[in-house]
Amino acid sequence: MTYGATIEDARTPAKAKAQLLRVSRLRKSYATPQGPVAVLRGVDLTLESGESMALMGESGSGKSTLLHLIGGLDTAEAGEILIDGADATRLSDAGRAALRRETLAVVFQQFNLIPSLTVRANVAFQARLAGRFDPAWTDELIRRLKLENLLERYPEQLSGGQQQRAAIGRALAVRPRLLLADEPTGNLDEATADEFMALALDVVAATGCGFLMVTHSERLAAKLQRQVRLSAGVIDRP
Ligand SMILES: Nc1ncnc2c1ncn2[C@@H]1O[C@H](COP(=O)(O)OP(=O)(O)OP(=O)(O)O)[C@@H](O)[C@H]1O
Repeated sequence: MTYGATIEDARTPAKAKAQLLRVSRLRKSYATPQGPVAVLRGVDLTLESGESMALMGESGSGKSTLLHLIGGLDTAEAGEILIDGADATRLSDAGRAALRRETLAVVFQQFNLIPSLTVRANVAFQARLAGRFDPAWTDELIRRLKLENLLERYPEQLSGGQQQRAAIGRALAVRPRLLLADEPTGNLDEATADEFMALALDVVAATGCGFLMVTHSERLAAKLQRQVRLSAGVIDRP
């Protein structure tokens, strides 16, 4: 696929599904004053290319912890995270950084926009770093996320919802192999949340990426192909 195409041009015939993500027996505890608390107690999860999945579960059940581990932002005590067949838990720091740059895009609850860059530069930032900046695609994202009139502003000049839209644009501009999102619509009104979901699912269909999204919303979860629930440190079997 060329990255010089808009999303409609980029739609490719359905490819055979390939396993993009396999999480096996993943364990993670946190130290607390009362001793270690096991949050993930042997999580198993698979996601194929072109597949979308909602990760649900009660507050404190470990959803963000799992996403952080998959995204290479924290390390597990035991278990495997295979991304495109490579074990992310055994990569060097440099290998993990390359994986984050070239394969993954992450939308977190905290937007992590770069304060010294305008919205325009923030949206393009990760795509430029990965050598995948595509002006036509970026323009389409800017239009669909209604960022046109905010492009020259800095993050501190934006509302929470506007920052969230810019962070979503930055993640999608990369056209990642694996899109991870932790409550990405938490600061958005219902119409904008729906627009994000439609956009993310368009990206999944057009590029065959995998999409794993943490949400508390049954309504949004129902828009994704699969729904799984984290409970007592493991994924409930559907
Ligand atoms: N750095 C940390 N140190 C100690 N405990 C932590 C740390 N981070 C998370 N926890 C604990 O681990 C558990 C899981 O947290 P996590 O943020 O993964 O849950 P969550 O399912 O994403 O919750 P929510 O839906 O409220 O965002 C919680 O009990 C939390 O208090």
